[in-house]
Amino acid sequence: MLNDIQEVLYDTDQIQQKVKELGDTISREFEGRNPLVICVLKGAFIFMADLVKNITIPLEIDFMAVSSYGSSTKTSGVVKIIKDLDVPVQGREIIIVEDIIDSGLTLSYLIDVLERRNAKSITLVTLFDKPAGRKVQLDADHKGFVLPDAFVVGYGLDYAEKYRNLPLIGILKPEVYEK
Ligand SMILES: O=P(O)(O)OC[C@H]1O[C@H](OP(=O)(O)OP(=O)(O)O)[C@H](O)[C@@H]1O
Ligand code: HPA
Ligand SMILES: [Mg+2]
Repeated sequence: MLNDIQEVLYDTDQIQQKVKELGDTISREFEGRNPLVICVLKGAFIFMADLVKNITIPLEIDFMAVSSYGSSTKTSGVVKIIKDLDVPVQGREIIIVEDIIDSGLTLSYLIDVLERRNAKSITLVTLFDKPAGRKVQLDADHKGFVLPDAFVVGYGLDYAEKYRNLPLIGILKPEVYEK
Protein backbone atom coordinates (compact mmCIF):
# COMPACT_ATOMS: atom_id res chain seq x y z
CA MET A 1 0.00 0.00 0.00
CA LEU A 2 2.82 2.40 0.89
CA ASN A 3 4.11 1.99 -2.68
CA ASP A 4 1.03 3.88 -3.86
CA ILE A 5 1.79 6.91 -1.65
CA GLN A 6 3.54 9.85 -3.30
CA GLU A 7 4.20 11.77 -0.09
CA VAL A 8 3.50 11.14 3.58
CA LEU A 9 1.97 14.32 5.01
CA TYR A 10 1.59 13.32 8.68
CA ASP A 11 2.75 10.12 10.37
CA THR A 12 1.17 8.20 13.25
CA ASP A 13 2.92 10.15 16.02
CA GLN A 14 2.03 13.55 14.55
CA ILE A 15 -1.61 12.48 14.19
CA GLN A 16 -1.81 11.09 17.74
CA GLN A 17 -0.36 14.30 19.16
CA LYS A 18 -2.94 16.39 17.31
CA VAL A 19 -5.82 14.10 18.31
CA LYS A 20 -4.78 14.48 21.95
CA GLU A 21 -4.84 18.28 21.63
CA LEU A 22 -8.32 18.13 20.08
CA GLY A 23 -9.49 15.80 22.87
CA ASP A 24 -8.20 18.23 25.52
CA THR A 25 -9.98 21.17 23.86
CA ILE A 26 -13.28 19.29 23.63
CA SER A 27 -13.01 18.04 27.22
CA ARG A 28 -12.74 21.64 28.44
CA GLU A 29 -15.45 23.00 26.15
CA PHE A 30 -18.06 20.32 26.90
CA GLU A 31 -17.60 19.91 30.66
CA GLY A 32 -21.07 19.30 32.16
CA ARG A 33 -22.84 19.22 28.76
CA ASN A 34 -23.09 15.43 28.06
CA PRO A 35 -22.62 15.83 24.28
CA LEU A 36 -23.77 13.31 21.68
CA VAL A 37 -20.69 12.61 19.57
CA ILE A 38 -21.62 11.57 16.04
CA CYS A 39 -19.12 9.70 13.88
CA VAL A 40 -19.57 10.19 10.13
CA LEU A 41 -18.84 6.75 8.65
CA LYS A 42 -16.93 5.28 7.12
CA GLY A 43 -14.02 7.70 6.89
CA ALA A 44 -14.11 9.01 10.46
CA PHE A 45 -14.07 5.64 12.23
CA ILE A 46 -10.39 5.67 13.24
CA PHE A 47 -10.35 9.35 14.22
CA MET A 48 -13.53 8.85 16.27
CA ALA A 49 -12.05 5.94 18.23
CA ASP A 50 -8.80 7.79 18.93
CA LEU A 51 -10.56 11.07 19.73
CA VAL A 52 -13.07 9.77 22.29
CA LYS A 53 -10.24 8.00 24.15
CA ASN A 54 -8.74 11.47 24.61
CA ILE A 55 -11.96 13.08 25.88
CA THR A 56 -12.20 12.90 29.66
CA ILE A 57 -15.81 14.02 30.28
CA PRO A 58 -19.02 11.94 30.03
CA LEU A 59 -20.45 11.70 26.52
CA GLU A 60 -22.60 9.47 24.33
CA ILE A 61 -21.76 8.23 20.84
CA ASP A 62 -23.72 7.37 17.74
CA PHE A 63 -22.93 6.68 14.10
CA MET A 64 -24.24 7.87 10.78
CA ALA A 65 -23.02 6.53 7.43
CA VAL A 66 -23.10 8.88 4.45
CA SER A 67 -21.40 8.62 1.11
CA SER A 68 -20.88 10.83 -1.92
CA TYR A 69 -17.50 9.85 -3.42
CA GLY A 70 -18.03 6.16 -4.30
CA SER A 71 -15.00 4.93 -6.28
CA SER A 72 -14.05 8.40 -7.51
CA THR A 73 -11.65 11.10 -6.33
CA LYS A 74 -14.32 13.74 -7.04
CA THR A 75 -17.56 14.22 -5.14
CA SER A 76 -20.72 13.08 -6.92
CA GLY A 77 -22.39 16.10 -5.32
CA VAL A 78 -25.15 13.85 -3.99
CA VAL A 79 -24.91 12.89 -0.32
CA LYS A 80 -26.69 9.63 0.50
CA ILE A 81 -27.58 8.48 4.02
CA ILE A 82 -26.57 4.81 4.20
CA LYS A 83 -27.24 4.44 7.93
CA ASP A 84 -29.10 6.89 10.15
CA LEU A 85 -28.61 7.64 13.85
CA ASP A 86 -30.15 5.34 16.45
CA VAL A 87 -31.09 8.10 18.90
CA PRO A 88 -33.10 11.34 18.59
CA VAL A 89 -31.03 14.54 18.52
CA GLN A 90 -33.77 16.93 19.63
CA GLY A 91 -32.42 19.19 22.38
CA ARG A 92 -28.97 17.51 22.32
CA GLU A 93 -25.57 19.17 22.14
CA ILE A 94 -24.02 17.51 19.09
CA ILE A 95 -20.38 17.09 18.16
CA ILE A 96 -19.96 15.92 14.55
CA VAL A 97 -16.70 14.06 14.02
CA GLU A 98 -15.41 14.07 10.43
CA ASP A 99 -12.17 12.82 8.92
CA ILE A 100 -12.00 15.48 6.20
CA ILE A 101 -13.86 18.53 4.94
CA ASP A 102 -13.22 18.92 1.22
CA SER A 103 -16.10 20.35 -0.88
CA GLY A 104 -18.09 20.82 2.35
CA LEU A 105 -21.16 19.18 0.77
CA THR A 106 -21.31 16.23 3.20
CA LEU A 107 -21.25 18.41 6.30
CA SER A 108 -23.57 21.11 5.01
CA TYR A 109 -26.08 18.34 4.24
CA LEU A 110 -25.67 16.77 7.70
CA ILE A 111 -25.97 20.11 9.48
CA ASP A 112 -29.19 20.76 7.63
CA VAL A 113 -30.58 17.34 8.66
CA LEU A 114 -29.63 17.81 12.33
CA GLU A 115 -30.98 21.37 12.48
CA ARG A 116 -34.30 20.19 11.09
CA ARG A 117 -34.34 17.58 13.87
CA ASN A 118 -33.92 20.43 16.41
CA ALA A 119 -30.48 19.71 17.83
CA LYS A 120 -29.67 22.24 20.57
CA SER A 121 -26.18 22.96 19.25
CA ILE A 122 -23.87 21.55 16.56
CA THR A 123 -20.09 21.65 16.84
CA LEU A 124 -17.92 20.49 13.91
CA VAL A 125 -14.64 18.70 14.52
CA THR A 126 -12.53 17.53 11.60
CA LEU A 127 -9.06 16.05 11.62
CA PHE A 128 -8.25 17.21 8.10
CA ASP A 129 -9.36 20.30 6.20
CA LYS A 130 -8.81 20.86 2.48
CA PRO A 131 -9.98 24.46 1.95
CA ALA A 132 -9.05 24.46 -1.76
CA GLY A 133 -11.82 21.91 -2.42
CA ARG A 134 -14.70 23.96 -1.03
CA LYS A 135 -17.91 24.27 -3.05
CA VAL A 136 -19.97 25.66 -0.18
CA GLN A 137 -18.84 28.01 2.54
CA LEU A 138 -18.28 26.03 5.72
CA ASP A 139 -15.64 25.94 8.45
CA ALA A 140 -14.99 23.53 11.32
CA ASP A 141 -15.06 24.71 14.92
CA HIS A 142 -12.00 22.58 15.60
CA LYS A 143 -9.60 21.20 13.00
CA GLY A 144 -6.40 19.19 13.12
CA PHE A 145 -4.43 19.73 9.93
CA VAL A 146 -4.91 21.90 6.84
CA LEU A 147 -4.06 19.85 3.72
CA PRO A 148 -2.91 20.85 0.22
CA ASP A 149 -5.16 20.42 -2.81
CA ALA A 150 -4.45 16.72 -3.44
CA PHE A 151 -6.32 13.45 -3.03
CA VAL A 152 -5.20 11.87 0.24
CA VAL A 153 -5.67 8.43 1.80
CA GLY A 154 -5.00 6.67 5.10
CA TYR A 155 -6.15 6.95 8.72
CA GLY A 156 -9.71 6.08 7.66
CA LEU A 157 -9.74 7.83 4.27
CA ASP A 158 -10.10 5.64 1.21
CA TYR A 159 -9.79 5.50 -2.51
CA ALA A 160 -12.36 2.95 -3.80
CA GLU A 161 -12.51 1.48 -0.24
CA LYS A 162 -8.72 0.87 -0.10
CA TYR A 163 -6.03 2.39 2.15
CA ARG A 164 -8.29 3.12 5.16
CA ASN A 165 -6.01 1.01 7.37
CA LEU A 166 -2.82 2.95 6.60
CA PRO A 167 -1.79 4.47 9.96
CA LEU A 168 -0.73 7.77 8.33
CA ILE A 169 -2.12 10.34 5.91
CA GLY A 170 -0.50 10.67 2.52
CA ILE A 171 -1.04 11.88 -1.03
CA LEU A 172 -2.11 9.07 -3.35
CA LYS A 173 -0.03 8.77 -6.53
CA PRO A 174 -2.25 10.07 -9.36
CA GLU A 175 -1.31 7.09 -11.55
CA VAL A 176 -3.30 4.89 -9.13
CA TYR A 177 -6.60 6.56 -10.08
CA GLU A 178 -5.73 7.90 -13.54
CA LYS A 179 -5.41 4.39 -15.01
O1 LIG B 1 -16.46 17.73 2.06
P1 LIG B 1 -16.80 16.64 1.11
O2 LIG B 1 -16.36 16.94 -0.30
O3 LIG B 1 -18.24 16.23 1.17
O4 LIG B 1 -15.91 15.36 1.49
C1 LIG B 1 -15.79 14.84 2.78
C2 LIG B 1 -16.50 13.52 2.93
O5 LIG B 1 -16.10 12.61 1.89
C3 LIG B 1 -15.63 11.40 2.45
O6 LIG B 1 -16.69 10.48 2.58
P2 LIG B 1 -17.15 9.49 1.39
O7 LIG B 1 -18.34 10.04 0.69
O8 LIG B 1 -15.96 9.14 0.57
O9 LIG B 1 -17.63 8.21 2.20
P3 LIG B 1 -16.70 7.30 3.16
O10 LIG B 1 -16.49 8.09 4.43
O11 LIG B 1 -17.49 6.07 3.38
O12 LIG B 1 -15.41 7.06 2.43
C4 LIG B 1 -15.11 11.81 3.80
O13 LIG B 1 -15.06 10.71 4.69
C5 LIG B 1 -16.09 12.88 4.24
O14 LIG B 1 -17.22 12.33 4.88
N1 HPA C 1 -9.37 11.51 0.13
C1 HPA C 1 -10.28 10.57 0.49
N2 HPA C 1 -11.57 10.84 0.67
C2 HPA C 1 -11.96 12.11 0.49
C3 HPA C 1 -11.07 13.13 0.12
C4 HPA C 1 -9.70 12.82 -0.08
O1 HPA C 1 -8.82 13.66 -0.42
N3 HPA C 1 -11.80 14.28 0.01
C5 HPA C 1 -13.08 13.95 0.32
N4 HPA C 1 -13.19 12.66 0.59
MG1 LIG D 1 -14.58 7.76 0.74
